[in-house]
Amino acid sequence: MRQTVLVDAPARAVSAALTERALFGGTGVLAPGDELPVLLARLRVAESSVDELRLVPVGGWGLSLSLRLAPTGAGVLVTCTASWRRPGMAARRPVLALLGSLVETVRERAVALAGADLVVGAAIVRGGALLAQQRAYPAAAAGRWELPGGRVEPGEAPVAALARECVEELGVEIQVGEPVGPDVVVPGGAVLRVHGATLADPAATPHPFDHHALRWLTAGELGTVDWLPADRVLVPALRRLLRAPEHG
Ligand SMILES: Nc1nc2c([nH]c(=O)n2[C@H]2C[C@H](O)[C@@H](COP(=O)(O)OP(=O)(O)OP(=O)(O)O)O2)c(=O)[nH]1
Repeated sequence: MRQTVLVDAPARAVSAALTERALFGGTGVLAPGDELPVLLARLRVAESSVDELRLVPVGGWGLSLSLRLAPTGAGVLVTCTASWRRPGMAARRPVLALLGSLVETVRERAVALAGADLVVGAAIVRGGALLAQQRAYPAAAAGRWELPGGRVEPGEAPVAALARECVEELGVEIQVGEPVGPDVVVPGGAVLRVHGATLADPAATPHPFDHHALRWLTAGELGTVDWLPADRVLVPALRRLLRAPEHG
């Protein structure tokens, strides 16, 4: 059983709306019917990527949902598919309504996120390790880890903002590459977009001018630090970046 909607927003904004479901757990959608909201609260995220979110059941109903997006010339097609194991589950109508509300919330969020402020982050890779920095403030985030970067100023190009932030925060010049992983919503409603990057001078030493500490993390160490929530969502994509052949 499936529902689709065509969303008039850039693919990365739709992807951010999809990822937001993963970030905040469950689906965040209240569907008509008594049982389904409860059921949904018990779904956990199996996999999240730029173009697909899969939710798998933990209860006995066996209901699984997947949200998938496909860019077309006229917008991004979002398809939500449901399947379930429990024989004779008499819930076709509520499930259909649920799928309808899911694709509709993704559409609404994608349109909103298309206009959100942008925070850029740098996934700086050297010798098979990623540079992470430990926040010093505010209290709620102090001690947690993030990527170098910051807010894009009005009128500033995102790549230029990232290069500026790395000079301010680390005292190094970087070369900015392609985006890594999906855009992720951060507290306050801005969207974090991470780009792969390298040090312009590989022998340069970054300094934590604005942070508690810096660490170069190998692929195996990526899961071991206390990342900010948005960055944790990106760990699988960062691990793939570190394991890509060109970064050996
Ligand atoms: N730079 C950066 N910010 C992140 C990451 N993950 C994450 O949730 N954020 C959040 C923290 C903040 O709410 C927002 C960006 O804040 P920021 O403090 O770095 O940006 P800024 O330099 O413009 O802000 P400020 O220090 O002037 O207050 O994005 C990340 O990996 N890097």
